[in-house]
Amino acid sequence: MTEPEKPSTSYRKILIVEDEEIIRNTLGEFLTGEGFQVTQAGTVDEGLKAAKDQDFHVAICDIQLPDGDGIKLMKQMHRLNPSLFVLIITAYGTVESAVDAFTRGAFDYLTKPVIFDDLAHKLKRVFEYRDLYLENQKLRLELAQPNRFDQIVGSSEPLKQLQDTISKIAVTNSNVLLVGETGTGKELFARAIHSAGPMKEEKFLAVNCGSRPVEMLEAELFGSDSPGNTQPGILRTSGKGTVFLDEIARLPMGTQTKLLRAIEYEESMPVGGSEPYEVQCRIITSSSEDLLRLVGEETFQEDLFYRLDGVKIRIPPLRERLDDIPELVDHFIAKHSKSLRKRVVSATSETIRLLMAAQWKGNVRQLDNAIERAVIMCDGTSIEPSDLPPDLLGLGQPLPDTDDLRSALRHYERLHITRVLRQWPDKREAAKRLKLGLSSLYRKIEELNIELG
Ligand SMILES: Nc1ncnc2c1ncn2[C@@H]1O[C@H](COP(=O)(O)OP(=O)(O)OP(=O)(O)O)[C@@H](O)[C@H]1O
Repeated sequence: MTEPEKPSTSYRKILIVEDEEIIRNTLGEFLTGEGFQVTQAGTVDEGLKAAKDQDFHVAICDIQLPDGDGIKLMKQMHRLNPSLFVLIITAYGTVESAVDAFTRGAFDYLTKPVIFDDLAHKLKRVFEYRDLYLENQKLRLELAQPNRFDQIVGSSEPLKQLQDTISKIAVTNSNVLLVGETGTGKELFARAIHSAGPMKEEKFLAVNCGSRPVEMLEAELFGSDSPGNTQPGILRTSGKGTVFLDEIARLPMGTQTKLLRAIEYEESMPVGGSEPYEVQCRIITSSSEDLLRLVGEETFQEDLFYRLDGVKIRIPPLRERLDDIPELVDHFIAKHSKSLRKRVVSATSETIRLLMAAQWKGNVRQLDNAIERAVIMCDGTSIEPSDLPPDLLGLGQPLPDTDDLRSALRHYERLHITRVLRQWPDKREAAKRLKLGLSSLYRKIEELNIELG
């Protein structure tokens, strides 16, 4: 099979900020003629607004603008988009301002009157440099994260089984559906599948299906050849890599049909286009909702459901793998101590017990956030129960507010029974695990005022 084509200049977006209309229009016409997507602005304000609306690859910016100077604008634009390359236009002979522009982060400069040959030559250089720069960034990122499988922390039995399943499925390069509650690690596992698969050297691109209006989402996914919006689409740019479609249930029905087509026929069509292209990537989808229920409610396409459901992996919620908590806690303490520059190295056994009794509706992400907060609150080197978020257990204060042993025991009895009941809502099973008779369990629930559900 042939390599995916290099994107043409029409995917290269250039912003021109120049107050002299004649110069601006002439530059605009020249660059559009060269195949670039061009946006024009006449002032700092307009330039900034355009840079907020979309990510440009290059900005060509006059040094003197009616409402400010081009160098300041460049700095503001760099804050919005650090990989923007800026060419500053200076008046002929003003070497000082050109030097100033360089030292403040401009890639190059042009002098007025702008010579088209000079501009074309400098743009060629910018884009060559930019491609190298992005490639370099990508390599550095990969070096920093050698294998996503290493990032999965935990050694509970359910997690071990999950990792086993993932390694088996990863090598087949088949499409996969990951189901699991929010924060269970679906994206992490999607990356692990990619990293353990045969195309691990290729790109991994993630899209959240519910985060944009349908037109934008479809253009981003399938590409667009519409006037004013030309983009290749990630099903194409991913090449033979992996596309991760997060929260697939949020995909509008029409878009679901297009995706089904891309999966079934391994081809897709850009929005407003007439030339289909081959889809070569692996598609990993995720859902925190029950897709079968959505099929019943007619908000999810049945055909797509059966297509995706073929290779499905369930990521168990954290409450079904409590044994992972101590390792995850250590991992998150190390992570947050480092980024917050604190000396926290551990959590007391009391803290771990409390963490294992919590409900974790937000799963691993919630645990991550709770530990971050605890590291911030912690004065010593070991996290104490009082450093934990007070509402974590949903039971008011995590610690008894008395030294009286009997009340403390009652408090822990309540915590323990609540945790077991959360893990095993079936009371017979819970009673068996607690080594209590069923009627004793009912009595405890009443005496200790335990809320169920
Ligand atoms: N086993 C794990 N080991 C280490 N970190 C984990 C683990 N599981 C999840 N995480 C971390 O928890 C956070 C949430 O994970 P992720 O975003 O993959 O979850 P998700 O299921 O895709 O969430 P959502 O459904 O909300 O998109 C991330 O920071 C991730 O790195």
